[in-house]
Amino acid sequence: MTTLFDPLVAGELKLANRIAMAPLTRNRAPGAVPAAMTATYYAQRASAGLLITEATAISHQGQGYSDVPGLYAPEQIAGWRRVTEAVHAAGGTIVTQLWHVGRVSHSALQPGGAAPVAPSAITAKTKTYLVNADGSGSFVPTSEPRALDIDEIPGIVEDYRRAARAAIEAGFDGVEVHAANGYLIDQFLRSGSNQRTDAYGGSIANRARLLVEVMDAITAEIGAGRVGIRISPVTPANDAADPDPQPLFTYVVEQLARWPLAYVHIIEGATGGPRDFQQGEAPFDYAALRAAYAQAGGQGAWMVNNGYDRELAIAAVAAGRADIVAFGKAFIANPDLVQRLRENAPLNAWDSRTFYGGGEHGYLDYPALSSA
Ligand SMILES: C=C(C(=O)O)c1ccccc1
Repeated sequence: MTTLFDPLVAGELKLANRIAMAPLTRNRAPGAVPAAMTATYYAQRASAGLLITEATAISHQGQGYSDVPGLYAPEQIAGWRRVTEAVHAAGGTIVTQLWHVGRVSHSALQPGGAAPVAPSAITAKTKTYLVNADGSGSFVPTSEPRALDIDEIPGIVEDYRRAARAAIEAGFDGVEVHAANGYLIDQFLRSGSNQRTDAYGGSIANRARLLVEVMDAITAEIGAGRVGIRISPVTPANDAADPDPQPLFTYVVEQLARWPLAYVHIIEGATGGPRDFQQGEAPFDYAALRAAYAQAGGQGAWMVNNGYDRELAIAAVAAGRADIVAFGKAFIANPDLVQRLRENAPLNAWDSRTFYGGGEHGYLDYPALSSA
């Protein structure tokens, strides 16, 4: 019987175990450049089967929060190379999450103070994080976006391709496409944020068009075996909404089966919230989603996330419901989470006050078992 602690080859990615570190925004990248301490942060956690970095902007336009990193300038590639070298020296495997926030942004963060872009000019009922002139951070309402002109979309697809190439140049083992949590690709998927009447709106196929074009470009650029994708069928995060997610995401995974991807990463329920959260009339059927992916020829590993503890994770892999389980907040507080799960050792509690922004406290100073 397969266990959570068994190795796995997912596409071109070699995982020492089936425990992933979920992408976690930490707002510690001034000027959108990974800080030197970030190399230590990820290297401390390199015993994970797979490290997925915090969400990383593919362009200036794709930035939505203060002090989040990018992957579209030479100094950013150099900053990330420090991270990948440290993680590989510690024996880890690491991919970066490629992110365009779409409407979840603020004009203060946009090139020339412009409006954020989105499929439609519908303001998200959500907030973003800005660092003020005095260095203090605060969550503020997102700005009203402008609808993308159809002629702008190829340029955004090119930004994804270019960022994927930059990820390989920076030494990453691969990339995860961020198609979850109400950001740009998810905004196109969901009818609550996409009311376009052109080839990128209306039908499910049209709303998934950007996702397909991005996956086509990135897999062609770096090879499908180095590409994962994250989706969140029912999350309400960042005002994401669609009244009928089952057929929508069934279509999405059927399209994802076109490429021999490394993995498909599913947020079950509301991100950081209840696992049984639903949108629409019926509970979402995750087993049916995975069956549809397999039925369509999908070969990627199936990664699950949201609210998993040791018992749930061990059971999910043993029962064949998941190939990999991603842990978020537990990895913030436990750099040696894999050892703790393996030994059923107590876990450090996390301090949410240091999740976003700040320095080494709450970032590098959580104790490992060996130092306790
Ligand atoms: C990238 C994020 C996501 O996927 O939800 C994020 C951004 C800001 C704070 C928390 C999480």
